[in-house]
Amino acid sequence: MSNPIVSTQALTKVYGQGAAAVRALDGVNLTIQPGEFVAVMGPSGCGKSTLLHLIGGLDRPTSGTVWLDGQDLTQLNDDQVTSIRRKKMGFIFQFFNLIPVLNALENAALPMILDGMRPAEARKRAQEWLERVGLGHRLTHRPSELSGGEQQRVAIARALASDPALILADEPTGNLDSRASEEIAGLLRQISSTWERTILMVTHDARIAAYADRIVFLKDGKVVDETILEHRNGEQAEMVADKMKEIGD
Ligand SMILES: Nc1ncnc2c1ncn2[C@@H]1O[C@H](COP(=O)(O)OP(=O)(O)OP(=O)(O)O)[C@@H](O)[C@H]1O
Repeated sequence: MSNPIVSTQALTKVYGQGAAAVRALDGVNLTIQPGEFVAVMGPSGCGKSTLLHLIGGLDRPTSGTVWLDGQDLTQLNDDQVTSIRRKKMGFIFQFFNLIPVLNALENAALPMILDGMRPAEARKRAQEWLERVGLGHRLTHRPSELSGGEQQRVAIARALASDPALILADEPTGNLDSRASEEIAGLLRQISSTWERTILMVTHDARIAAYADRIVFLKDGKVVDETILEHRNGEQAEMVADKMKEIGD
């Protein structure tokens, strides 16, 4: 087996101190192989966002380690972590985070330009990914001229265009209606299957998690269950929802 893209060991995060301390993550071991699409599910407050933030280098653990593409993030200083985040990770958020005055192409190209890439090269890569996500006919539209699902596709193209080792998606369908949500989940499935990108997605929606290769269930900061899906096209949503009920929300 090849080297994992992500590997956490005994990852623990405690917020606050003394009587007010909250153990948001409690000894999480998680390994993600190249090309895997992993969903993290669990009840509100179980530590999903905390896990994503620690793996994404947006916050630091209280103890334990995070390896990202062969590097231990916990051994690096803040500038080094920022540099790894820029070069190796692509983020997709619930609220798209697009810049209103820029069009789709400019939005998707911007992070690469800010990172020092020649604008012509950045635009070329951005356009290629916008075409792959089905927005080749919307390159010059601004966010306000796009539907929610289309805006999220721009954000996905922006996350992928720099060719990161890992895509981190935090409730990527949380602000979309159910049809657009399934389309975005199907697109992430395609990005994993066709273009072999590695995706870690947090969601509370069983229908969306059912597009992943594997679902990791968190409760009270611990991994309590794991499911490998046979059908990765949403068909097993009911089974995933039943499992969530068993775990309790
Ligand atoms: N900055 C913080 N300071 C103190 N406590 C925090 C902080 N961030 C999160 N927590 C607590 O840590 C626990 C885990 O929070 P986290 O946001 O990771 O959960 P979650 O599973 O993503 O929840 P949700 O599904 O509601 O977004 C919760 O009890 C939360 O209140």
